[in-house]
Formats: sequence, C-alpha cells, structure tokens
Amino acid sequence: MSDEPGANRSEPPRRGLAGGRDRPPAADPATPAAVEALGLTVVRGGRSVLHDVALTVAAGAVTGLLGPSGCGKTTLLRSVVGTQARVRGRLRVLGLPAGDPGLRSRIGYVTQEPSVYRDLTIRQNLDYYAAVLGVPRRHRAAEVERVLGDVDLLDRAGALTADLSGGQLSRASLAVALLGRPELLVLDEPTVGLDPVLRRDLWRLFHRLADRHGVTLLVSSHVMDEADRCDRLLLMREGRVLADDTPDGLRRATGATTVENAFLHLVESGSEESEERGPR
Ligand SMILES: Nc1ncnc2c1ncn2[C@@H]1O[C@H](COP(=O)(O)OP(=O)(O)OP(=O)(O)O)[C@@H](O)[C@H]1O
Repeated sequence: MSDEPGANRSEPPRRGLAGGRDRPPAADPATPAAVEALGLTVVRGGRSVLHDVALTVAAGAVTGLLGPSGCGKTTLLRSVVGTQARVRGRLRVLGLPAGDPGLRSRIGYVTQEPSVYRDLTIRQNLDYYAAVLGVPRRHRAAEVERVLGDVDLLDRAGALTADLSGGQLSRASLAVALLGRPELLVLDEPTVGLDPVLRRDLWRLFHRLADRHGVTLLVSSHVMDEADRCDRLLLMREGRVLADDTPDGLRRATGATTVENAFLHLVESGSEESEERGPR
C-alpha cells in the first residue's frame, strides 16, 4: 500500500511517563517545543501503527526516540517531516502544521537508506544538493566544505560515493542534511553499523549542533545504550509512547538503574494495568 504525504493536523503533548491524553507533555516550561503531537494516529497497510501518540520535542536539545524494531519510530519521524500519509491528530513542527511547505528548508531528514547519488563524488553530491536548496553559487563551495568538516569527510570528499564504507555513506547523507543549516534535524538510526569511535564522534557532533547552534535533533535508535547520550528520551513500544523524559528523570520515576530496565519496568507496569482493566 502506498504512503503518499497526507495533511497533518496538530496540537501539543505532555511530560513524564505516558498518562492521560488531555494535554501534551511540556518538555521544559522554559524551552519552547520544536515538535508537539497530540492524539497522533497513523494507519499503514490498513493497520494502525501509531496509536494516540502525545509527545514534545524540546527545541535546541538532542532527543532520542528509542524503541524496538517495528515499534513505529520511522513512521513517527516521517509524520514529523511530512512524508507520511494518513496522519490524524495534532502535529505541529517549528510552529507550523507538519508537512507545511514553509518547513521544507527548515528540516534536515536522514532516512535509513543513503540519499546520495552513487555515481557522483561526495563533494559533487553536496554541491548538487546545495544548488537544489538554493544556496547562492558564491557561498556554495564554503557551505560544502563546512558540512564536510562537520562529518569528518574532508579527506574523502573526492571519492565516488559508490566506493564508500557504510559508515562513510551515513556521514555523507548526514552532510547533505546539514546543508543550509536546518533548525530541526530528524535522523533515522544514524549510528547503525558504525564503530564505537564513529558513534561517539557523531553524538558529539549532534550535541555541538544543539549547544552551539541551537539546532533541535530528533534521533531514532533501537539501541538502548545510546539513551544516556540524549538530553531527552521518547521511549516507544508497539506504536505508543511509553515515556517522555530525561534519562535521569526516567530512572527516578521507575526506580531503575538503566534506561533499558526503566523500559522493561514501563512495559511490565503497562501490561499489569491492562490486565486490571480487562479486555476492551
Ligand atoms: N509501507 C508500509 N506499509 C504498511 N506497513 C508498514 C509500512 N512500513 C512499515 N509498516 C509497518 O509499520 C510498523 C512500524 O514500522 P516502522 O518502520 O515505523 O518501525 P521502526 O520502529 O522504525 O522499525 P525499525 O527500527 O526496524 O526501522 C511496522 O509494523 C511495520 O511493519
């Protein structure tokens, strides 16, 4: 079944562990939210894959979207970016309804599939995408060098992308997303398959972008050990957001010592609650 972009409507989310659905979770009252969702539901292939999701993504911070494979992370990211069809509920991104044409140049999106032309070099790819984004010709070379430096690919800039390793390819896709300095970066599993040094370097880059340039990053991962690298976490399971909190807040709220155990605690307390409620 196809997934054409659909019209998204939105409203704001709620804080802490997932609970009532009457208002959205506010990440930090002092920081405006970059993304606010309430009652977000998505149907794919005739099946509901996001159920009544409420969440907030704090502006200028690194938020991790964590959960097992198939829980709906990519669907949620696609909804935020505006490429997902059949999105119902309220979803506001940088103050506009998700999918609004005014958001196109303000969001950088890196999918799980590399989004670079394999028969061009990294630099040629970046130059092409910079032109598509409307970066003026006189600034283009400097912009390309800037993003190459950000992802540490200056020494491979002349290589054909077909000849790159998986990690280099991911970084080339990330460099494309950094062109034009987007305010929101949406990254789908950007660290999969990378060695520990590259993973550490990428997380450092994410925090540098947030801390120095005020960029908001929403980064998905199915690896719970990346949780402590995030300022805030959204824990997902089976199309629902179980928690929207900081790593420390989550540990405090659940009494767990690790985010993985906090996740298990939430899953178990969720199933106890539904057993108490009985079949619906
Ligand atoms: N094109 C599609 N048509 C129908 N159902 C789909 C489609 N793409 C994904 N799904 C289903 O939607 C659900 C959520 O998928 P999604 O890709 O959002 O999960 P995910 O958490 O990103 O998984 P992963 O970590 O493996 O990438 C899954 O049950 C999946 O089978």
